[in-house]
Amino acid sequence: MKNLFADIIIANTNVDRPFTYLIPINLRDKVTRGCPVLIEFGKLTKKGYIIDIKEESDIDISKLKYITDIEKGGLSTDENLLRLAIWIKHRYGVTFDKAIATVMPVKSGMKEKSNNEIFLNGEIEESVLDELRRKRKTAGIRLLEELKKTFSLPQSYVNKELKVNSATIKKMVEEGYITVGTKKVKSNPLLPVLKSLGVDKFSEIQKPKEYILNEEQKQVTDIFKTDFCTGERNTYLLHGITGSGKTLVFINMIKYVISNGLQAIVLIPEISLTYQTVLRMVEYFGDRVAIINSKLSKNEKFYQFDRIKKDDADVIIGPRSAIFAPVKRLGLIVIDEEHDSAYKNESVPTFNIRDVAGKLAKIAGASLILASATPTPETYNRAINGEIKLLELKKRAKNTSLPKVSIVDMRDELKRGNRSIFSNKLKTLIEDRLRKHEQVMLFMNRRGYSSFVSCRFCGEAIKCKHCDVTMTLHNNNKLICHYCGYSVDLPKVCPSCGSKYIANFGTGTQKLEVMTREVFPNAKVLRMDTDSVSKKNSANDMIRDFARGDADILIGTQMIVKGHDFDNVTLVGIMAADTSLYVSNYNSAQRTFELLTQAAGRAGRAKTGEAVIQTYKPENYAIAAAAAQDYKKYFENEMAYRKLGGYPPTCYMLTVMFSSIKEEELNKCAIGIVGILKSDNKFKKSTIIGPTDPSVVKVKDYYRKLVYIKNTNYDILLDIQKKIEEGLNSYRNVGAVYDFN
Ligand SMILES: Nc1ncnc2c1ncn2[C@@H]1O[C@H](COP(=O)(O)OP(=O)(O)OP(=O)(O)O)[C@@H](O)[C@H]1O
Ligand SMILES: [Zn+2]
Repeated sequence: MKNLFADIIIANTNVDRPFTYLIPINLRDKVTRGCPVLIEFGKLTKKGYIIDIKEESDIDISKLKYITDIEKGGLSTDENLLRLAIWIKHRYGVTFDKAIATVMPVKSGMKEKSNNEIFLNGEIEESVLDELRRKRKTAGIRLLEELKKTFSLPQSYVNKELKVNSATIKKMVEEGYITVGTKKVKSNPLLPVLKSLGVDKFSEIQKPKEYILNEEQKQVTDIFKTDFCTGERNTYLLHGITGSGKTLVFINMIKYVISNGLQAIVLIPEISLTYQTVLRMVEYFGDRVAIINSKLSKNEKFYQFDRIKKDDADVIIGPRSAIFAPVKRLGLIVIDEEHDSAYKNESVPTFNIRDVAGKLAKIAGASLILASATPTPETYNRAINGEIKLLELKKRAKNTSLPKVSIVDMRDELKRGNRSIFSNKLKTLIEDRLRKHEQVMLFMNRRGYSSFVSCRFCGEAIKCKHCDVTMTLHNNNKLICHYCGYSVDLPKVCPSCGSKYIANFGTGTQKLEVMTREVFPNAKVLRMDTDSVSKKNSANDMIRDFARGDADILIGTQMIVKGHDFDNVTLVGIMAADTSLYVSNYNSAQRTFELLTQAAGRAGRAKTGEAVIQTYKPENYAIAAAAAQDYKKYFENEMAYRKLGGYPPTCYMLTVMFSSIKEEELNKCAIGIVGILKSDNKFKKSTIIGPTDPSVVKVKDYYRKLVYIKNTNYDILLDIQKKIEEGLNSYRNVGAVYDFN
């Protein structure tokens, strides 16, 4: 019999390359690519992953060892994902283990606890429920009421979500209400997920309106289809103004891909904030949708992944990590709201999912669609250069035009004696909308009550004990650190000098809410920010309530600007447009343009609308371009700024954040390592900036230093990362986090 060889990547080592092993006869039928195996490596037994199986090898057979065994209970990685992991390892300079863990967000061993299902034993009369109510059997009632709607429910769901314990279930079985069985009658697999989005029954999901694509929409869809049917797989930027119907366009593209026997992954920034998009997917694709939701329990997540593995879904929708779903016939990846910062993975490896998705599309032979009204300059630049295909939608879908946007210079308001948070213009317009029973959204990019509290006597602001930032006042009279969550009661006297003249400055969403209620006492006001939506489902509850017209004014942080489609909103007020400009990051103008354009874009989607931008910096290019709703103008300015400063996309940039509890050692280390880099001839052509202080020096008791390294050659940055890692060996108390842009 001929020999069979396997190329294996060894986990838990620093060796990058694969090693060849012989496959023993007893394992021949069992091993596959991506399969975890045990091998002898040096004198140790190690775990590895098979990345290739072949019939020939150039290596002398006498030097090769046999694979010891297949690792029991290990989860094998899909071949595409394995290749993606290898790429992630190299691209972001992480260990292979880390890369594998990244592409396998659902671990083994989380099998659904026996697939027990609870069934209702026939109709439940109201009188039975009344009887239970009299006996105060609340858990039992909860269960029966749910079962009345769906007939059967997974036991895991009943235990976890309905909080009905096994003792109660046992009793109810004995009393003849329910039966526990296996999942013979399949309950709808999406129900638990939909419930978390506030939809109780599958029948509540409406059939989609059969829209006819308008001319523009048809044109771009046709370009995609033609490419796809001729076997061309591309990356596309779907750049459409707010409200141009991008969702409908990519739904049609997905339909086409499915009709070709393939599957699609749709990434959205955050499920609870984009539940309208999720529901639209379910409207169109029914139970062939799998939803990955970060709020799902591990079992529910495993269940969704299992469905995908069993080929029970054509469309997979979810946040970032849904890209790693075990899809077998991937034809299309869509990244909706491509610009959203939620696509950045902030922990190691710190990638943007856009880049990872781009690689996966190549590996799997799929197309990639990046959709946005405000694409990142990086992506738009690639479209301009012809690297990716540009598909444009320039008109709003419902025959309205973009909202009229006006800028109010708040310095002028002050000069005219208006000290209110509302400019005269905005106030008049809000009154007008309230009269007409139309809805208003007020966007403010800061939560809490006041941005900081300081002493009028000594001038000191109250700072967090653990972080080098001022604490934010919340309306429960607590000071909260937005970096670490540390909170204290508002002191009565200044902690620095003891004077009692402490006062709060600046405005957050909570104060805005109070003031809005004062100025418009008859309006129904709703506030949406991380403080008000901490409850499990309240974000989508609020969005739904507002869409139904339950409130006149919706106040909120960036949460309220994400792609929402409210027909009755005809006015958007942007309260302190400049807040995001003061963040010291080369992205701050981009972020500002994005937020303002997206916020303004919520107005007038179905009837004529208007937006007012209140600012102290009307001349800033991001603010001016957002007011003019002129992406190209913004892009030109942004690129000029990036070229001037030497920022991406004109080069690659590695940001290294050193951190340590010990300030002195941190300084010594950062200076020392920068010295090593600067004296190395190999890195001569790199721009090295720092070490400098980040805008917040201390977070959670850790001091931090930043070093920026720029180069037009990405590989050099990887070499530099290796060099830094070597250098760090001499400093026991310092760690580093790398961010490649
Ligand atoms: N061809 C069409 N005919 C009628 N209505 C349409 C059509 N296409 C889209 N719509 C409707 O237009 C509205 C806006 O669409 P959608 O939310 O997809 O816009 P968008 O491009 O994603 O905007 P944003 O970037 O602001 O999120 C939706 O209510 C949608 O149902
Ligand atoms: Zn803090």
